[in-house]
Parts: sequence; structure tokens; C-alpha cells
Amino acid sequence: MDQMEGACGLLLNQKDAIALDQELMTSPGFSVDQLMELAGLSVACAVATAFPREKYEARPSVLLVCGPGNNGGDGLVAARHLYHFGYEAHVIYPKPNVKEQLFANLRTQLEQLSVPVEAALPDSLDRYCAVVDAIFGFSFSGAVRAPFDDIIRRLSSSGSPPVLSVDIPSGWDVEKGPPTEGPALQPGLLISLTAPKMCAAHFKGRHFLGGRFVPPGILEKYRLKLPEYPGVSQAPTPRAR
Ligand SMILES: NC(=O)C1=CN([C@@H]2O[C@H](COP(=O)(O)OP(=O)(O)OC[C@H]3O[C@@H](n4cnc5c(N)ncnc54)[C@H](O)[C@@H]3O)[C@@H](O)[C@H]2O)[C@@H](O)CC1
Ligand SMILES: [K+]
Repeated sequence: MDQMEGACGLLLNQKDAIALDQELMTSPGFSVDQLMELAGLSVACAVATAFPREKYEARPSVLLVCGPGNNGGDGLVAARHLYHFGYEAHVIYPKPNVKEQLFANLRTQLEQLSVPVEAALPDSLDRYCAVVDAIFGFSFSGAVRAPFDDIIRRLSSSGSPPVLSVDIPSGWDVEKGPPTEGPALQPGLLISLTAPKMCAAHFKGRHFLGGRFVPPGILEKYRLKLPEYPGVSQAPTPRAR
């Protein structure tokens, strides 16, 4: 597929998104833990920007739906930061990664904050000010398999609270965008991590950029023109520079 130009330079195709991720771990030598921590922090900052704590009388509740891969890991990290930002975080994690110590650690960190981590969506989503969709990221392909098909159907219904998708709206093709068959998630908010992927061209809501860790050499190589991050922001709105 042809590459496309966006506000941040070239929109990444799936192959380049995966290659860039690998390159961050080999060339500057970032560990997955480091990248995931900064990605999850930027997700929590986007939530706090879009749903400011002070707008709510009681502690606002955020539901974080986490998938089986690293996109889900970003959600687990975001839940911890949201707790520290004064939100009530509630995690749904139907297919936990039980092989890697990183994920066991993230779960222990949530347990120690008494952040609930459960397997199934609650019957009602009414109490949440927002849902974080951390189900699938740039490695998603094909048709959504159970149990995430039903979850995405619920989050796509009109009764769902506003959804903020992490990196890719779950169920969307990383390059072509929303699925042509079955329920299509239409998040009101999207945070692209590192840089927007091609599917972001189909997104019409409020857009954030996160993952403030890309060195200039990698920006040049992938022809990215990321905005100057203002001040200490971890989740600005992308604009061309
Ligand atoms: N450099 C970066 O850009 C960074 C990326 N991170 C995150 O890592 C994500 C990519 O993580 P991963 O490569 O682990 O992959 P994903 O989290 O995108 O998903 C992979 C998982 O989804 C499952 N899956 C794929 N297609 C499916 C389908 N049709 N139905 C059901 N299950 C399906 C796979 O079996 C696998 O378990 C990014 O999108 C981003 O959120 C961050 O953690 C760190 C920094
Ligand atoms: K997602």
C-alpha cells in the first residue's frame, strides 16, 4: 500500500510501525519496560487532559480494557498512573499474559493499589466517565476473535461512555482503517504512540500523540515530523511543524 502523509510526516504502515518499535530497542537500547512505561504515562495524561479530574465532584472512574499484547500492557501502566492522578481505575484483562515477568509486575503494582483487574466487562458501563481501549495495537490483523468480539461490540454501541483508543482503534486494520463488516469501534479520542499509523487518516475525533522518546536519527529515517512537545507535556495534539 502507498504511504500517506499526515500532520506528523509519513503515516506509518504496519511493517514500519513494527520495525520502528524494534529499532527503538536495538539502536538507543530502550527496554520494553521503559517504552511501555512512557507510553502508558502518555495515555493517562491524555485521559486527564480530556476528562479533567476537577470537573467531577467524586473521584471519576475510568474503565481500561486491556488486550493480550503490549497494547494491553500500555493500558495496565495507564491504570496505575490514573490511580496516582486521583482517578478510580478499573481494569478488564480477559487474556492476561502469564509468561512474561513484566506483565506479572504490572499486575502486582495494580494489586498493591487495590485497582481491580477482572476478566469480563461489567453489565453496566454507566459509572465510567471514559473507557480506555487498550485491546489491540499495531500487531492486530484479521477478524476479531472471542472474547474481544463481544467486548468491541459493547464498546461500539451508543450506550458506551466515550472511548479513548490507544495507538489503533481496536478492530481497525492498521493501514486501511475501520472494518467493512461487523461492529466498528468509533472512538471519540485516539492517542497515537511514537507516531500515527495509516489508519489514523480515517479517525475524525480528538487526537493526541504520545511516546516522547524518539531520537532525531529515527525521526529522519522514518521521515517523521513530530510536533515539538510543549513544556512537560506527554500527550500533545499533533500539528505539523
Ligand atoms: N514503539 C512503540 O511504538 C511502542 C509500542 N507499544 C505498544 O505495543 C503495541 C504493539 O504490541 P504487540 O506487538 O504486542 O501487539 P498488540 O498489542 O497489537 O496485539 C498482539 C496480540 O493481539 C492478538 N491478536 C492479533 N490479532 C488478533 C485478532 N484478530 N483477534 C484476536 N486477537 C488478536 C495476538 O495474538 C497478540 O496476543 C503498540 O500498538 C503500542 O500500543 C508500547 O508498549 C511501547 C512503545
Ligand atoms: K487499541
